[in-house]
Amino acid sequence: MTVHVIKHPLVQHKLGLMRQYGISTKSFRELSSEVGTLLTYEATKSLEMEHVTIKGWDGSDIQVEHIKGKKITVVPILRAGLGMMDGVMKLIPSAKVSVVGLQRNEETLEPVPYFEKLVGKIDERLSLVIDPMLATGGSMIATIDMLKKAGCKDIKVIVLVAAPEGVERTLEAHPDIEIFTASVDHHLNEKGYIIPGLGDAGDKIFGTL
Ligand SMILES: O=P(O)(O)OC[C@H]1O[C@H](OP(=O)(O)OP(=O)(O)O)[C@H](O)[C@@H]1O
Ligand SMILES: O=c1cc[nH]c(=O)[nH]1
Ligand SMILES: [Mg+2]
Repeated sequence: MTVHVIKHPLVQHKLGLMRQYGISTKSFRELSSEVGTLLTYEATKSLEMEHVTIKGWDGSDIQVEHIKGKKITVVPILRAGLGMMDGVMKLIPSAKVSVVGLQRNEETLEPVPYFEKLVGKIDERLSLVIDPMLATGGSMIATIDMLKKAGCKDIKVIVLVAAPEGVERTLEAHPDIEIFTASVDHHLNEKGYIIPGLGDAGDKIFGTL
């Protein structure tokens, strides 16, 4: 449906720190998690609310607002998506987790699926797919295909950085989803890396550089 670029100063400042040459694994991990939290705050803005009556501090009935029973599953794409998990789960600690594993073939840039463990009754849940990078869009499209095949109808995507090519391809394949990101960068290079981008996010998070 649409792409939301979150221009909040905290998001942009932290993203700028992540782009620094030679950043440590520790800093990159911490910032992935922190920006994950801030993007989750934005991605959950449209959750439906309802009024409920509770007993207030003095025993009288008062009305408060609650999120209207929408269940959520967080969907990290292995490996790099795990780097955002902590930060995302901080805001929605009772969310169930559906894990998918995809590894991009470095020659063809095609995603190769190797793991899928989705929660039951996923048709009743909002899926929040998390991955630091949306490059060609291949991994994200394959993940959304998996979720839809399992019956999921409500899907939002949270990525730290996206390439314009990947955003266009993902929204063309799945026009009903929403993408939340800190930046749509300039372009993909000939090796499928986002420019200016973050480099290889998985390697930076796991220290496998
Ligand atoms: O949009 P695409 O062109 O599909 O590329 C993006 C994917 O590539 C990276 O993962 P990678 O395959 O390197 O696996 P990793 O997380 O295990 O490092 C990244 O975390 C995305 O999942
Ligand atoms: O720029 C990119 C593209 C794909 N995967 C990454 O980790 N970085
Ligand atoms: Mg990688």
